[in-house]
Amino acid sequence: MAVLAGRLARRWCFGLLRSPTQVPALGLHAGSPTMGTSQKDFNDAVSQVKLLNEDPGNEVKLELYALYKQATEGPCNVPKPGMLDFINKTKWDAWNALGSLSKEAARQKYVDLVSSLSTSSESPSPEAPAADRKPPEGNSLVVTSEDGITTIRLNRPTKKNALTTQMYHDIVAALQAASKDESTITVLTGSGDYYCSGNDLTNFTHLSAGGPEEMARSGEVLLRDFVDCLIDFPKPLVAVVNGPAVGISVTILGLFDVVYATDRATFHTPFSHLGQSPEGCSSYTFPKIMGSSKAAEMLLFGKKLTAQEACARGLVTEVFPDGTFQKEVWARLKAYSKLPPNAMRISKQIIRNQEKEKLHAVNAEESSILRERWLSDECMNAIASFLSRKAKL
Ligand SMILES: CCCCC/C=C/CC(=O)SCCNC(=O)CCNC(=O)[C@H](O)C(C)(C)COP(=O)(O)OP(=O)(O)OC[C@H]1O[C@@H](n2cnc3c(N)ncnc32)[C@H](O)[C@@H]1OP(=O)(O)O
Repeated sequence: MAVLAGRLARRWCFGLLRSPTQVPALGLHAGSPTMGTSQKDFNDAVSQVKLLNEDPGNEVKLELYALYKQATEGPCNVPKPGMLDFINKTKWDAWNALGSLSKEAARQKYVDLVSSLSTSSESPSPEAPAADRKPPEGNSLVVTSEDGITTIRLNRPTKKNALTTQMYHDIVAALQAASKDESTITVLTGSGDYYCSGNDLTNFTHLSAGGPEEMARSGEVLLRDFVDCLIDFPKPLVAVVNGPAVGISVTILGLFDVVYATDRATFHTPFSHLGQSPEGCSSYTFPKIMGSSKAAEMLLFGKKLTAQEACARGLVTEVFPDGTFQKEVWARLKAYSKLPPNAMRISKQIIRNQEKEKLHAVNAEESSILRERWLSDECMNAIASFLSRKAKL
C-alpha cells in the first residue's frame, strides 16, 4: 500500500510507454550538447536506453527523464503544470525533486543508471514460475448463463477488478440482456482475490477535448445510467462477494436483493479520503439498512467493515467460510433458480416498487453532487495526492 499511489500515478502516466524505445516520448531527445568529461558517455547512454532488451519499468523511466532534463537543462525552472495535467505534473515533480543537482552530477547519475540497466538486461533471468506471472488483461467482464443463473463476472484480477469506464457500459448492457434472457437469477461477482476495488482511479485521467468539465459531465450521466439500471432490474439480483469490496461496489449492494460474502471480504467506502461523496443510492439505502449513525461511520469516515460486521449491520445477507464459499453459495443459488420465475419477479416488484421513484431521485441527486465534487479542489487534491504516492487508503 505504501507505494500504491506512486505506482498508480506512474502506471497511468506512462501506460503508453510499454517499450524502452518509446522513452523519447517523455522528452528524452538528445538535446543541446553537455560539457565536461562525461559528455560522450552521456550521449552513448542516451542511445543505449533505446536499445535495452527489457522495459525498465515506469519508475526507472521517470528517473531517467528527470536526470536527462537536469543534465541538459539544469534545475527545473519551468512553471508547474496544472493539477489535472497529471502526466506532466508527475514528470515536473520528478525533475523538480532533483533540486540544485549540477548538470555534471546528473549526467553521471544518468550514465550510472543506464549502465546498471544494461548489465541487468544482458543477463537473461530465468522464466518466472507460472504462479508469479500476471495473466494478460483479457475481457474485463465475463457473462455466462447456466442452470437458470446469469453470472456477470468482473474480470480484472490484476487490478483488483477496478471498474473502468468501459466496464460500467458493459455491465449496463449485460444487465439489460439478463433482464430479458431465460435465466431466473442474476449474479454479480469478481475473479481472483478481490470482489472489486471500486471505480478505477485512472478513469479521472482520461480527459477529452472538453477537459475536466466534460469528464465530470459524462461521468455523471454514466453513473446515473449505471445505478438506474440496478434500481430497475426486474429479476432477483445477487452479489457473490468473493473478497474485499471498495467504493461503488459496496454502495450499490443496497440495491441487490441478496448479498453473500466470504469471511475474507471487507466493505470500505473511502469517499471523504478521496474528496468525494456517496453514490449508488447509499445515502438513502445505508441509513435505512443500518441506521443513520452506522451509515455515517461508513460513508463519512470510511470505516472499513469485516464481513461479519457488514452482516450484523444488514448490508450482507450471510457470511460463509472462505474454504467452502463458492461451493455453498452456488449450490444454494442453483436451488433458488428453480423456483417459479414469475413469482420471484412479482415479489421483487412489490418490494421495490414502493421506493423506486425515491431511489431514482436519490440517484440523480447523488450523481449531480458527485459531478461537482469531481471538479472540487478537495477531490482533485485527493486524487492527485493518491496518484502521486502522498496518500494511501
Ligand atoms: C462513471 C464513474 C462513476 C464513478 C463512481 C465513483 C465511485 C467511487 C469509488 O469507487 S471510490 C473507491 C475507489 N477505489 C479506491 O480508492 C481503491 C484504490 N486501490 C487501493 O486502495 C488498493 O489498490 C487496494 C486496497 C484495492 C488493494 O491494495 P493491494 O496492496 O492489495 O494491491 P495493489 O494496490 O498492488 O493493487 C494491484 C493493482 O491494481 C491496481 N488498482 C487497484 N485498485 C485500483 C483502482 N481502484 N483504480 C485503479 N487501479 C487500481 C493497483 O494500482 C495495482 O496496479 P499495478 O499492479 O499496476 O501497480
